[in-house]
Amino acid sequence: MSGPAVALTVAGSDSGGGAGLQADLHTFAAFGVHGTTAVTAVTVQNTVGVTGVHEIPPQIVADQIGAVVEDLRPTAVKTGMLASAPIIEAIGAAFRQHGIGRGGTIPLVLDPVCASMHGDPLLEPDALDALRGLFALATVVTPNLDETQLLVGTRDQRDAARALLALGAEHALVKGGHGTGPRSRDLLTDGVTEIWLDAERIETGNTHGSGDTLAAATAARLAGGDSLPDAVRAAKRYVTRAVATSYSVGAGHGPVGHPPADEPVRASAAGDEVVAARAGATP
Ligand SMILES: Nc1ncnc2c1ncn2[C@@H]1O[C@H](COP(=O)(O)OP(=O)(O)O)[C@@H](O)[C@H]1O
Ligand SMILES: Cc1ncc(COP(=O)(O)O)c(N)n1
Repeated sequence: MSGPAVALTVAGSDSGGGAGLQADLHTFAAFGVHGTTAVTAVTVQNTVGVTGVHEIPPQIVADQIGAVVEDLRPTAVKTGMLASAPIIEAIGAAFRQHGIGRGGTIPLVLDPVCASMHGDPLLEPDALDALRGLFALATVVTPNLDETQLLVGTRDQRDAARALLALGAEHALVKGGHGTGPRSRDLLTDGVTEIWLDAERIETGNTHGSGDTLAAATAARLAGGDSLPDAVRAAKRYVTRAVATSYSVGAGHGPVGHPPADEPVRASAAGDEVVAARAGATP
């Protein structure tokens, strides 16, 4: 007996369907992974911008994480919009309790979302310290250059990676996606090895949800048992296809596409063990 690998996203809802947990669920599905959610906030959002945010009570966010982990046993977790310091603190406590992130058994992809691509805030200004505090749990933290500027005060990819690792992340993936050159170059490092992930820059304004898709694809591959570098390499190949298949909808920035993955996750060994244990069999 085996089922699909399970991944959990802890993220906000984008009513426009382009980013946030909607992009994460599309990505998990494209990889054949069963997606679960802990919703942190409901945004009032379309392709033009964000006009409202309703935060979910911190305890309800933590309870969603607990309910998912105890029953569905995700083998990777991804975070996106976390909204506020009290929500982040509740998430950190839940992660530690359930073995999510460094020191636990479930890898954590932490996308430190601070604003939407329209420049609308998705994190309260006084929550930056709380967000930095969560980095010590991250298997990988995946900021863009606007986020590195806010979080560690630099837009230099190498300097930013160094500062993120100093805050406790195991790996840093510093994205170069918002530059203007002909290539989209992201830096992945654990402080010892540097891997440059290089792809053609595709000329389009329809990149809504690209960052969520990269982080969710990484979590999907991790859920299937990939090493972190292999998961990130596969995710970068996938997000490049996602940008290539982006489309126009609405009056503003359209979303990236979510074509079926070339490198899907068929099932997870951990998932098999859980199913076997539930059935009373010896795994
Ligand atoms: N126009 C583009 N062409 C190709 N890849 C892109 C493009 N825009 C973004 N990417 C890639 O998509 C991923 C997400 O990057 P980015 O858009 O910077 O994230 P975020 O949504 O967090 O701002 C990165 O790997 C980046 O290099
Ligand atoms: C709920 C939510 N989460 C994340 C993003 C970031 O995505 P983008 O940078 O593409 O706007 C967003 N706009 N909304």
